[in-house]
Amino acid sequence: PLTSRVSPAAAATMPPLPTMTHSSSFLLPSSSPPAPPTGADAENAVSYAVVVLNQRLPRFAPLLWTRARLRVCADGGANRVFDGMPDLLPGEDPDEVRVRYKPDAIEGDMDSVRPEVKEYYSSLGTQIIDDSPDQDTTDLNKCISFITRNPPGPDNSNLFILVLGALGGRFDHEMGNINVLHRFSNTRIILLSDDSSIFLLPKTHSHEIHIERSVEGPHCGLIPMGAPSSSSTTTGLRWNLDNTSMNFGGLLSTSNIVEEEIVTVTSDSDLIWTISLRKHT
Ligand SMILES: Nc1ncnc2c1ncn2[C@@H]1O[C@H](COP(=O)(O)OP(=O)(O)OP(=O)(O)O)[C@@H](O)[C@H]1O
Ligand SMILES: Cc1ncc(C[n+]2csc(CCO)c2C)c(N)n1
Repeated sequence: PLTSRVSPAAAATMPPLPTMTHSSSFLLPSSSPPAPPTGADAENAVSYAVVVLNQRLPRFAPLLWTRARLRVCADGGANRVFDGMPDLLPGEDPDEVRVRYKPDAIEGDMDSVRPEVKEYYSSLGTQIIDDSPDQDTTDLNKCISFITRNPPGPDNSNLFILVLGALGGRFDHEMGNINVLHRFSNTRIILLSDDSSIFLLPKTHSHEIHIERSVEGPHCGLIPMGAPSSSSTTTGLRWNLDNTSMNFGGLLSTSNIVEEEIVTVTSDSDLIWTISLRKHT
């Protein structure tokens, strides 16, 4: 039998963890966006920043770009916006598309952005931040630091950073991108590709994941990337965990399936949550 590190008597006296809620409503098409907040809710309204990496733009890039209040390209990500946005918006004049989808900043070590792309956006007012002396952190890491230092709203609360093109490429880059979730575990960051969404569930909270069935699921996974978990508990999945331990070399919850509209997760370790994205959105 699996044992918990906290005895039932001790657990009974511990305060409950605060709940963190998660939703992929930002992926809903513009014909069914979430209702705009009013009154006190408006002050707590979420705001989005988008980071574009140096990978093919996901099909929903124009939608998320339009919803974001801050748009940052990681180095060669600027080439992807310059080349890829006109391709995702056929029938529109490519030059008009480029002006409309102008990044607020290009950040990185500047070894991948083409000079003419850098000059094009610079002349339109894009901030260019050349961090080439730092060869120890990735361009994505630099972008997240930049955004947390320059949040689009009054502070970082209610800020969600959507990272486009984070998966499905070179494995070292993918691992570096996932490491950023752990390095900035107090920042709400969502890694996205055409196929998957990934975010961190910090052990400091219990988690309520609201499933947007029209855009995501049913396949999902819960993975203790940073450290083994000796106790994780879930509801709403086909194969739930019940005070179960997970580690590499032992059990990981891959190829799981979402069964309910809300999935709940608590764990004694930070876990990576991943869910499949539906193709027709
Ligand atoms: N194939 C890929 N898969 C996943 N993420 C990627 C991939 N290529 C780039 N990225 C992401 O985009 C960011 C910017 O990419 P860019 O190619 O400009 O970086 P780089 O540091 O020059 O990469 P390299 O290691 O090839 O020198 C990277 O920090 C990484 O987060
Ligand atoms: C142990 C160690 N491994 C790899 C790198 C290389 N590296 C990591 S991030 C980065 C910047 C990429 O834009 C580079 C070159 C390092 N510095 N230290």
